[in-house]
Amino acid sequence: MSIPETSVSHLGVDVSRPVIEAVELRKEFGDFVAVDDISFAVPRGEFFGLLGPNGAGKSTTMRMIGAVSHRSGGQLSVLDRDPNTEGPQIRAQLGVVPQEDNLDLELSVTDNLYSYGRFFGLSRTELRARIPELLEFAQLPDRAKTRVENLSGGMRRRLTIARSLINSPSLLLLDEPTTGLDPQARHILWDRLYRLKDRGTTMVLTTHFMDEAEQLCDRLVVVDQGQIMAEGSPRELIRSYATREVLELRFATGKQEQNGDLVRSVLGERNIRVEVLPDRVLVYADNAEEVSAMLTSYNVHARSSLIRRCSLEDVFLRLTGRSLID
Ligand SMILES: Nc1ncnc2c1ncn2[C@@H]1O[C@H](COP(=O)(O)OP(=O)(O)OP(=O)(O)O)[C@@H](O)[C@H]1O
Repeated sequence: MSIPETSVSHLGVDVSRPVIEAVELRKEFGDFVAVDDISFAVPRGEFFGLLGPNGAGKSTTMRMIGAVSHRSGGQLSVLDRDPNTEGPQIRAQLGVVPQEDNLDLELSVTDNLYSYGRFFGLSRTELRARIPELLEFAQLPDRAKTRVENLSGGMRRRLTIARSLINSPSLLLLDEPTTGLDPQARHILWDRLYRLKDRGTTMVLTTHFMDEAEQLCDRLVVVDQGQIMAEGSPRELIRSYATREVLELRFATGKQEQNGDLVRSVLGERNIRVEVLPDRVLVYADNAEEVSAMLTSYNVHARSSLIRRCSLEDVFLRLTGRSLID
């Protein structure tokens, strides 16, 4: 006789249930619809992304998940609870990394962690054990006594993330965590997020950086104007909405449109997609080298050209006709 698989953990939590489930989730501000009936589910342990340009409705969705803003319509379940009626219970189990750091600048690194922990009801003894771990995680042990106002932007972000972990949250919400950081600080932060992922932390990230979404997210939704345009893993999305490669051609300033038409006339019959942007022309093909040679044989010469692998930026362009960062 086989033993039936159980989905109930030793804590009595049904681990097969999604951590977040949104069905036709909606948010209106007066007549304006910021989130327009979106549906998605986030299983336990997933790193889930909301990718979209400014104003797409990402933060508004996060605020509803974080139980700080009531939905106007649809259904939303977070950690098996309803954020509209069980906000305090949900917030007690959440870690939140807001878009803007809201650390206490005048307090030291340790005191920021300490006061936040006390706010969550942790005892002094618990905090004495927990804070060194969090300092280690944030790579800030040697800054423990430094006032936050003297930390760099990257250090502050790492502290904000460490602080969000003080209550050992079941779900971590990260709203544009790397905006404003330099590339090196971003990579350090990504490394910290990979570590959390390895530990099985369920995370939701909003970002308008496609490379960030591509690097970090197991699965994501592309959002634009309050709606979901596509859903899948970064690889699935690229496979569905883009080609393997893209040929980027830069013509003389102000001549992209004219040359784009020329490129289209050469490639039109071959069912090859051509996008004309203000500063370059993009040609989508599985073998970009071959297309490049063909254009040369038709006397189409760009000032510069490069071949690169398709990214989520190309997916977004295909879905909306616009660049992700306008
Ligand atoms: N409290 C509010 N009152 C009125 N309109 C709002 C409010 N909050 C957000 N909006 C509008 O809702 C839309 C979605 O905003 P939201 O902040 O969710 O976008 P976002 O995708 O997070 O963009 P960003 O990357 O700029 O944060 C925007 O047009 C914004 O102006």
